[in-house]
Amino acid sequence: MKPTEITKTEILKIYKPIENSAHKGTQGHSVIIGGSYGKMGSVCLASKASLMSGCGLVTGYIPKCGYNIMQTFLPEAMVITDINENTISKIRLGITPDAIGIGVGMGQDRQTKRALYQFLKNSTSPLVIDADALNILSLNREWLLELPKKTILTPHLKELERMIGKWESEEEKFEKTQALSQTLEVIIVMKGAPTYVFDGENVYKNTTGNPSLATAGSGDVLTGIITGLLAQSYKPLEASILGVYLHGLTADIALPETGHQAFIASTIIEYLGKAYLSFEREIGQG
Ligand SMILES: NC(=O)C1=CN([C@@H]2O[C@H](COP(=O)(O)OP(=O)(O)OC[C@H]3O[C@@H](n4cnc5c(N)ncnc54)[C@H](O)[C@@H]3O)[C@@H](O)[C@H]2O)[C@@H](O)CC1
Ligand SMILES: Nc1ncnc2c1ncn2[C@@H]1O[C@H](COP(=O)(O)OP(=O)(O)O)[C@@H](O)[C@H]1O
Ligand SMILES: [Mg+2]
Repeated sequence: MKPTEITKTEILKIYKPIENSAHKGTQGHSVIIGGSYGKMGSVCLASKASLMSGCGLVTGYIPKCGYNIMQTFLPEAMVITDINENTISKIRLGITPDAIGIGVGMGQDRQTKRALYQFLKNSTSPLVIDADALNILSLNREWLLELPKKTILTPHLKELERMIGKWESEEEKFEKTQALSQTLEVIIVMKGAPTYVFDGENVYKNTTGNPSLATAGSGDVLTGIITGLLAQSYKPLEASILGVYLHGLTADIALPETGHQAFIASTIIEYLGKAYLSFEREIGQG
């Protein structure tokens, strides 16, 4: 299983420049579901990243305690609150968005677990599953069977271990991850240095990124970017590949300007524009 490298040439085949006739309704609506008391930052970061990936509309679904926080941090986003104060207890969206990212900062409360199960049974939108949603699925492995085909899972290595168990070698880690993506017919974004994308058939290795990304919320931002791309009608594999490439590219562009240490998750979002502009320059040079 030799990974295919995710290079700029491949990315430019996937990337779709914005059309002149675009309006917010054509640019996709993404929903980020997550957050809990003390972890609202994760949903704020993911939602802002989704907007700045180019998504036309973004809604956060969060517990009540996050309402003022999110509306203040990100006035461009809409907010729907759960009936519960500090954690999510029932997911009632009342809308059908183009993509949903679920799990960041969500916690593993008993009610939240039940809400996730009901949500997975009923949801029809393309999905990105991260963080606590992955951890809950690892504790209830039969729920994995509820995942719609082509759902994107974005575990870091600890979350991956919770899903597939410990591995003895790199080879075993890759085999088990490949097997899971094949059995469930899902895409697995195995986050790390570097990040690999599994689609059940092939494995893709990201070529961007550096240790600046080893900072809190960096994965939450990736979830927002991939969900945003999915909502903009990139196919799940394309959204995953383009998402990890863009995410890493922000760090590569920023590094000479910010240094490693002062680069934080918000910096990824800040540099998304420059990352996209680098694609436009390549296209311009034809
Ligand atoms: N500002 C916020 O609100 C933030 C909220 N967050 C949320 O906090 C919750 C907990 O997430 P965490 O990821 O911290 O907790 P986890 O317990 O899932 O992961 C932390 C553990 O995994 C290990 N780990 C992480 N990446 C690894 C790698 N590549 N290789 C080996 N070990 C690795 C760490 O060393 C640590 O032991 C999630 O819901 C997450 O979304 C975090 O994203 C941090 C920021
Ligand atoms: N040394 C590194 N080199 C490249 N990418 C890294 C490095 N460390 C972390 N990352 C990236 O940062 C992100 C971290 O995600 P995650 O652990 O979920 O963060 P959080 O949960 O805090 O948001 C992943 O996309 C991972 O690939
Ligand atoms: Mg994470």
